[in-house]
Amino acid sequence: MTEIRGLGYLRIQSRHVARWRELVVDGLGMAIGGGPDPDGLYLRVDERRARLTVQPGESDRAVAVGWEVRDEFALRRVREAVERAGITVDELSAEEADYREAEDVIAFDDPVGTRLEVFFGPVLDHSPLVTPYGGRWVTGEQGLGHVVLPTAKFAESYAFYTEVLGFRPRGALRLPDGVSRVRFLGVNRRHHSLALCPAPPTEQPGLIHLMTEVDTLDAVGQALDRVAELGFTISSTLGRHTNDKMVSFYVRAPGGWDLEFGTDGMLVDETYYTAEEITADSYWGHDWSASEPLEAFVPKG
Ligand SMILES: Cc1ccc(O)c(O)c1CC[C@@H]1C(=O)CC[C@]2(C)C(=O)CC[C@@H]12
Ligand SMILES: [Fe+2]
Repeated sequence: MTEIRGLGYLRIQSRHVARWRELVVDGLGMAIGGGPDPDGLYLRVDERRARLTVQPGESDRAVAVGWEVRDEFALRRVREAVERAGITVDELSAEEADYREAEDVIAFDDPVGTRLEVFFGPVLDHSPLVTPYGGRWVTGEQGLGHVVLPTAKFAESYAFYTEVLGFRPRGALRLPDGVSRVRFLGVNRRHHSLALCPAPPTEQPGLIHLMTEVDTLDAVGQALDRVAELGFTISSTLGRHTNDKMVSFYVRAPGGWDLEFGTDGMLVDETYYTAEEITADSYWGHDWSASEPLEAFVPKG
């Protein structure tokens, strides 16, 4: 049983904060939220102060993936499990937790050095959520969405997320080499909150994509029109995935990773679920042929 209830937040840094704002506010239609750094970009899609934070930095990379647990007791059990696995856990100070808009936060590195934060008690913003184009995100018990992380140590990463953090397998997709697999992992009724993708060792950006979900196909289509009009590269055309049934497109973000934007994702019922292997990523669409490879697949050096 996992203690983790969902993807809580993602914090990144970028050399191109202004362009990020065009992508996520003017393009995808997220609302500007609040936060401590006047130069930071805080994106709100629900009652949380900031689900996505973009802080200015010298390079483009993931700073932390935030995973939410129910309460302080669950947080303690996660800390003990991670420590038992021989991994150093940092207990963040009250100031550091305030900065993250949570009551208490612990932090540690996953096997490839991706910084994970586990928190409880997110601080809410009860002011009306006014998104620029009226988009409504699907979050709540399903969390913010999902992240796909690259890993050059697939077996270690998979063992860590499943056996230490308790993510549950939600199926796989074999890659063209016929041997390695993308593995999907869930913690709630969202089909996957995390996917692990075999990739060469790279330090940055440490992300393949972040998926967020809205409640209508029209909101997806209108966002697709707007990001194209704003000059962003559509990494993958609209399509419907075979596993989570999501209709989505992918847009290239500054820093060389993608934002997936979708709707109509299925809900998993754990009572009956079994992990399956899909043999196509999509029923239709999702043509990646017009885009450059992601930075995560370009070996460093
Ligand atoms: C197949 C699939 C199902 C559900 C998703 O949310 C989802 O993002 C995907 C696509 C993941 C996709 C993949 O599995 C093969 C390697 C791909 C094409 C990439 O290079 C980025 C997205 C990756
Ligand atoms: Fe995805």
